[in-house]
Amino acid sequence: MSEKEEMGLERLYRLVASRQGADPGSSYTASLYARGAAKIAQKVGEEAVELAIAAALEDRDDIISESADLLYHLAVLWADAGIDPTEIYAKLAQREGQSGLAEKAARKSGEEER
Ligand SMILES: N=c1c2ncn([C@@H]3O[C@H](COP(=O)(O)OP(=O)(O)OP(=O)(O)O)[C@@H](O)[C@H]3O)c2ncn1[C@@H]1O[C@H](COP(=O)(O)O)[C@@H](O)[C@H]1O
Repeated sequence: MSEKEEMGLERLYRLVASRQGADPGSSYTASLYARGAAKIAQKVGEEAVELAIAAALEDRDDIISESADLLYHLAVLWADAGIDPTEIYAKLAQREGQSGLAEKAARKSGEEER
């Protein structure tokens, strides 16, 4: 891939999904699938915490690096769970136009009614 080409989330997802069934000895991604859903979930949690620490420390380079790690492991988690990114995009599109504050207020009033 040339430096000018983009490595977007969609492309990353296709790449990691293509590693399903690959040899765990020759692909780190395949080794994650082989270790199972709980291990993949653990990695996502670890990377999220590392990103949160980088953000709290306001370390710009680390924020970028940890974000890349998190997106990679998130893409692996989606592929392992049989979820296509278009399903996430559909969820985001569904939420488009609704303010987060309005959604929170609707959720809270629903909780109070229960
Ligand atoms: N984007 C990534 C990517 N980001 C991070 N990593 C790996 O994720 C691992 C995370 O680091 P850690 O220190 O947490 O890993 P670790 O110490 O080995 O810990 P454990 O896995 O044992 O828990 C490192 O080994 C990184 O190399 C990635 N591995 C692969 N990719 C992409 O996936 C593609 C396919 O990779 P392979 O499956 O290895 O061919 C690559 O070409 C990349 O585009």
